[in-house]
Amino acid sequence: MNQDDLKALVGKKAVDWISDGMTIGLGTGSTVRYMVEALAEKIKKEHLTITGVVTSKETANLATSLGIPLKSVDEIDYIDLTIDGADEISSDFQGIKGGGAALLFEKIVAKNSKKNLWIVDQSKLTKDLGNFPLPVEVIPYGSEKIFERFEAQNFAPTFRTVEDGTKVKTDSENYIIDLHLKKIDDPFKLAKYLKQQIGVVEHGLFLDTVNTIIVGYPDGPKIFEAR
Ligand SMILES: O=C[C@H](O)[C@H](O)[C@H](O)COP(=O)(O)O
Repeated sequence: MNQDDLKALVGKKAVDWISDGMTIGLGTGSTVRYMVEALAEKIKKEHLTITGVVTSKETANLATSLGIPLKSVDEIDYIDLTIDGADEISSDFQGIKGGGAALLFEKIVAKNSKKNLWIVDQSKLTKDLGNFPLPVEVIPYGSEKIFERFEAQNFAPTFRTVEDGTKVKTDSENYIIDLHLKKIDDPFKLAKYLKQQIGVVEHGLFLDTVNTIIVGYPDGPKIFEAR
């Protein structure tokens, strides 16, 4: 089984958590894609009434193309369950997200959800966070100044760019600065520092957020309850 097979495995498994009448937060990324496709099939097969709340334009386009009814987070009281991917999950169930630049809407949706379920292949599990570059979403105005501040902190920042060197723009028209930290000793301290920087919109540390994790292994999916 390759990594993509493992993503498909957990994506399909995740829809077992969805039942009739639920409002579901739909995350972003290559693993979530499998879940959204499986959800569309389940809705048709079991004649379910489901409302989706998306976390990116990418997922909105996919869900719409598959006929899943959508509402904005502002139109609903709460989200029953959000299913999302992750870039890194530490042994104490903290996470890094935003590899697909969707961290801001993902965090808003996660914070308005009663329960958060993450679906990952086994490669995403790690002892400590930080090997995966930590994404920080910043407004374009003043972003060079924030970049310099991150350099001075030895955060090894890089602006995320596309192939031609243009800076990536998020769905909210912001930039992403990736911090190449290797190991984050105190994620809570770092999260606090980042939130205090003027011009930082959000960062990819998702702390004390996830409740349940489905991990794809070659011998099948395994479920971990975080809290
Ligand atoms: O911004 C993107 C999200 O945080 C994704 O959920 C995360 O990057 C994992 O994506 P994938 O399932 O494609 O590895």
